[in-house]
This record gives sequence, C-alpha cells and structure tokens, in this order.
Amino acid sequence: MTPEGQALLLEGTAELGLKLTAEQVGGFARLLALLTESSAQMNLTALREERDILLKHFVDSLTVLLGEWLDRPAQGGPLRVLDLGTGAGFPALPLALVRPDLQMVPMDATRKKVEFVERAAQALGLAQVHPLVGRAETLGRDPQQRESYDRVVTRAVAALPVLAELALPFLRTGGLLIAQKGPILPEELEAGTRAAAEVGGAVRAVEPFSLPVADDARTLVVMEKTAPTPDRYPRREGVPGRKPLFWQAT
Ligand SMILES: C[S@@+](CC[C@H](N)C(=O)[O-])C[C@H]1O[C@@H](n2cnc3c(N)ncnc32)[C@H](O)[C@@H]1O
Repeated sequence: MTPEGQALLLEGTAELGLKLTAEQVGGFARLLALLTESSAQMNLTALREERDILLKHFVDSLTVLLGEWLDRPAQGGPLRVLDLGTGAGFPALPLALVRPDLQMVPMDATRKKVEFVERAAQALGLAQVHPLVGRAETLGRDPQQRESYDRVVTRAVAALPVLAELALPFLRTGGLLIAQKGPILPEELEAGTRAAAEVGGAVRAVEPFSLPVADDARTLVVMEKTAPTPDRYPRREGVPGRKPLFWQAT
C-alpha cells in the first residue's frame, strides 16, 4: 500500500469512528496485495485502482458497522455472522480484520471466489473465518445452516425482496439481516417490507448515509427475524431472483 493509500484508509475508517492499529493496517495492506495479484489472474473484482479498492471495497465494507447492529451482545457467546454473496470477501474480510470476535462465514455460489477468500483468510491469520460454497436457496434449506445465524450481512447482491427470501431463512428468531445497498427506491422498500413479513421478518431500520471521502449515497437496511420461516421458502435455485416476492423487477 502506498503512503497516500494508507492515509486514505485511515481517513475513511476514522470517519466511521474506527481507529485502526498498525497490525490492522498491515492486514489491509496484505489483503490489497492479494486482491491485486489474484485479480491479474482471474476476474475477482471490477475495481483495480488502489484508491477504489481502499474506499469502495475496504471502507465501504466497514460501513456495515454503522448503527451498531453488529455490536457484541452483553450476554452470550460470539455472534455467528453469514456474509451472503461475499464475492472476493466483502464485507467479510475487512470486517474480520477489525472485529476478530465475530464468527464469520463468507458464502458465495462461485467456487473460485470462495477459494480466494479461504486463501486470503489463511494468509491474514483469520482463524475465525470459515468460508462456504453454495447457493443461498440450497444452503438455506440445510438444517445445519437454517435458522442458525445471529446476523446476515450482504453487500451488492440483490434487490430487497430477493434478499429477504434468501437471507431470513438463515437467521434464528431475533437475528438481524444488515443489507448494504445504494439508494433505495420506495417500490423496492415496499416490496422488501412485504417479502420480509412473508418469510418471517420485519424491517427495523432504513439508514441513508454517505460513503466516507467519496461521498457516494449508501443505505443500510436492517430486517429482524421475528418468526420461523415457512418451509416453502426459499424457493428453488434462481426463482427468488427471477420472480422476486411482491415485486416486478424492471
Ligand atoms: C455483485 S457481487 C458482490 C460481491 C461482494 N458482496 C461485494 O460487495 O463485492 C454478488 C455476488 O453474490 C453472489 N450470489 C448471487 N446470488 C447468490 C445466491 N443465490 N447464492 C449465493 N451467492 C450468490 C454472486 O456469485 C456474486 O459473487
């Protein structure tokens, strides 16, 4: 990481209220190098410039900490967190670097991306990260995965009604989905609210904010799991995305 890059990372994370240690900065530098090396060989992420990776992957991933939805509960063990559609490890890897107390499961349908996340987690010494390959529609029906997470995080994966159907089955009652999104249209929010109710959840918060330094518009949407998900959800692979509940995708 260049000195300018390090200054940018520190500025962006400071705006989120985080004070990175020298060891954490070293972890981000290593992750940047691994991502840049691997992207040259395979199509891992569209972002190639150091500034873009630092702001739009690393700092953006850490905005999931705004609102304190991932704070450690006063009682009970560590939070078990699923990152649904992690891609090259976002937000899972930046989050694991600053929050080693989280039991993190980055999950994606694409094996080569999950293999990268596994290699990166090993190289960074993140023993609490346990990647998983598969589709949410299928893993969400696996008794070992269903209703077994305290939190689901997900960034840039799908529209809200699709996320509700894919993510809420993984949560125990009382658990939270924290979706990192761009600006949200009222129609998407309405469909997401109805879809959440259909699969055993409710929208708890919609928080618009600006990405530090870059100023791009972002929204955190939080849904709470309020009741067990009916057995018919999620529908079979591909159907939630093709026919989102209560929503006509344009
Ligand atoms: C646009 S990428 C975003 C990746 C990452 N979250 C990020 O913010 O950089 C969306 C990812 O979600 C994964 N994905 C989409 N639908 C999925 C599903 N039903 N089950 C598992 N992974 C899925 C894709 O394979 C892809 O890697």
